[in-house]
Amino acid sequence: MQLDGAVDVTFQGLTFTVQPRGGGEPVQILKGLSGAVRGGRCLAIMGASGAGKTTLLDVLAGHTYTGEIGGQVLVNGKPRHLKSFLRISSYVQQRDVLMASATVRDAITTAALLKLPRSMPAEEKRARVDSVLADLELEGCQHTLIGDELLNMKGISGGQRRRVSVGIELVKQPQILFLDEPTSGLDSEMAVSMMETLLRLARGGRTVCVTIHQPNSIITSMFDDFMLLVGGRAAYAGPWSGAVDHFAAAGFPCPQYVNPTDHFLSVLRDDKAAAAVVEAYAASAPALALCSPEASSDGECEGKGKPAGTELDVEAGLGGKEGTLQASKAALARTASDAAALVEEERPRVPFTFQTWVLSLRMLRNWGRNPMMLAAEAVQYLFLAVFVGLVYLQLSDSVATGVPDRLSSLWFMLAVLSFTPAYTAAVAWDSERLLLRREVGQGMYSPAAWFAAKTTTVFPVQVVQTTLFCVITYWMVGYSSDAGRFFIYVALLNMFQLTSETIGQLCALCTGASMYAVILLTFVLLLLMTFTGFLVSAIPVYFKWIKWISYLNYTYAALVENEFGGATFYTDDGTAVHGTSLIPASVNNGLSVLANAMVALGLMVGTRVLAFLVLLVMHRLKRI
Ligand SMILES: Nc1ncnc2c1ncn2[C@@H]1O[C@H](COP(=O)(O)OP(=O)(O)OP(=O)(O)O)[C@@H](O)[C@H]1O
Repeated sequence: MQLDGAVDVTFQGLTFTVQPRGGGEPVQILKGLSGAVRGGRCLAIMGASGAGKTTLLDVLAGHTYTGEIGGQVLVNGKPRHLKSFLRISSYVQQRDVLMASATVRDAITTAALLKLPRSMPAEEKRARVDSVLADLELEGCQHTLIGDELLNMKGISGGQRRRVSVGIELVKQPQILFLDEPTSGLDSEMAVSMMETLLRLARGGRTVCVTIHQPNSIITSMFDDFMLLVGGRAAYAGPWSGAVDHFAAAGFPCPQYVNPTDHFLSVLRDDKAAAAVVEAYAASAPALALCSPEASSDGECEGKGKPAGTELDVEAGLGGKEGTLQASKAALARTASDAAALVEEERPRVPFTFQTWVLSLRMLRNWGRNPMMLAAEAVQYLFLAVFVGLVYLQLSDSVATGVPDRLSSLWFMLAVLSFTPAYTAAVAWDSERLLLRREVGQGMYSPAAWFAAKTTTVFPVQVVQTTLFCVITYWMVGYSSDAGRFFIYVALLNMFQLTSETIGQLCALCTGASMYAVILLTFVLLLLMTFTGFLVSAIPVYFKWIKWISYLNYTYAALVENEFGGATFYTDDGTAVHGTSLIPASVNNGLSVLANAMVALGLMVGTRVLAFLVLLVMHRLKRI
């Protein structure tokens, strides 16, 4: 894929300050960094752990939300307009967050469908996917599942996963590509191959910026430009070829046969040496810098025949001093008009209905590819249904045992259908959240489309599972043999199960991690269950309000009324007693079956709407 109009991203006196969560003085993480990422070239940002690499990449990519940014980021010499910038750039995070049950081609096709304009012909989109697969050398494994070791699902290799993450970004043909540690976790061969891929992309006209951790010497020899950070300051920024000389000039020559980056990091480990290198860099930066575009085109620039035409223009600040950018006027003039075109460009997004459609199909395909997942849930419901059925098998119609056993069996059904779906939803959120965060962050779809797709695909499956549960339990327990009452039982338990699932999701959304969600969920469900009138007859006045907000209360009252309304019980001496008169006063909430069912329906819809609103709020707060 060849691109016209490479983009230069320059930054000047960049600072980034955060307020620690625990309080205390603000912490400055980036301390006046200046530099440039040039079109057609690859800038590697390196430094020890905690030096600020990811923070710098995030700030440059516009992915940072939680701190205060100082200084300037320019796109082709003009102030960055973040919204437009995000449309022409892509960010590949360090961790590959991919759908395990998708194939490589599926993953890239989904990205193409959601990132490319709806108006683009399908043929063109297919061609784009083919081109990305070819560019990233993924054709050979395009039909292989991505997989997930945690799910025991065999899939593609680590290097291929990294490439798929890049491919998902490449379908929209971004001019600028930011990658956080694209080689980490890869063996040396895969890491080299990944770097080759990135360089190829850069040579095709893209602007590529990567953070990198302890590269081997083959990888370092591939760097175009290099920025070395220590404690949020620049120890060096310029062409890779100048880095060794810079360290030598600062008094730290690289021993023969030692990988220069190992040497740099070992020097910077010493605070005094680090200060000397930073100071030497600040003092010599103008000298190290930087070839003008004219010099480059004359072949004077010490590069490797790269197409971009300019080297890094950098002058770093020291000790909080802001650096200044030595940008060439000619370069600025050359790029100003391109910049105007670029920053004003808005890529159209696909409509909401199409997003929902693509996501729904993906969710269904996910089940199709992973039938074990669906089967495991179905077996869970089947097992629980048979278990409850056996515990309360064919209840008698005796007042002494039939009545309390019916009451407890119905309560037991609710216990099963509250904890099971709620916990499943809470635990599933961990992996869903990461994918949602990445894809929504990349502008593939809105949280609303995801929610709509999930509701339309998950609800029918849950209805089938719960109905199966109902059929088995109803006939095993031997509830009233009346079709109308059976259907009311099925409807009530379905609404109940769906509400439970939503409550599980709500707890997950509010807490952000399944570990905390499960704790919160246990507390919430126990609280709601305690006050249905089954466990406690005389509810203390200060807990009475819980009964009125509890979906269990309404469903349980309706279930009991529905069952007892059609049953006749017999005392030991054979006297027949109509079931309605045997309903405990604590369970009878005074509402009819229909009224209770309507409230339960209202609560089901209400919790769903609440979950949607919480999702939107969490998305706004960047807490997904
Ligand atoms: N939001 C934040 N609040 C407080 N400290 C932060 C925050 N973000 C980053 N830091 C701190 O800033 C420093 C730089 O973090 P950063 O993640 O950029 O380092 P890094 O060079 O990418 O490290 P690594 O290679 O380990 O990923 C670290 O000391 C980190 O703890």
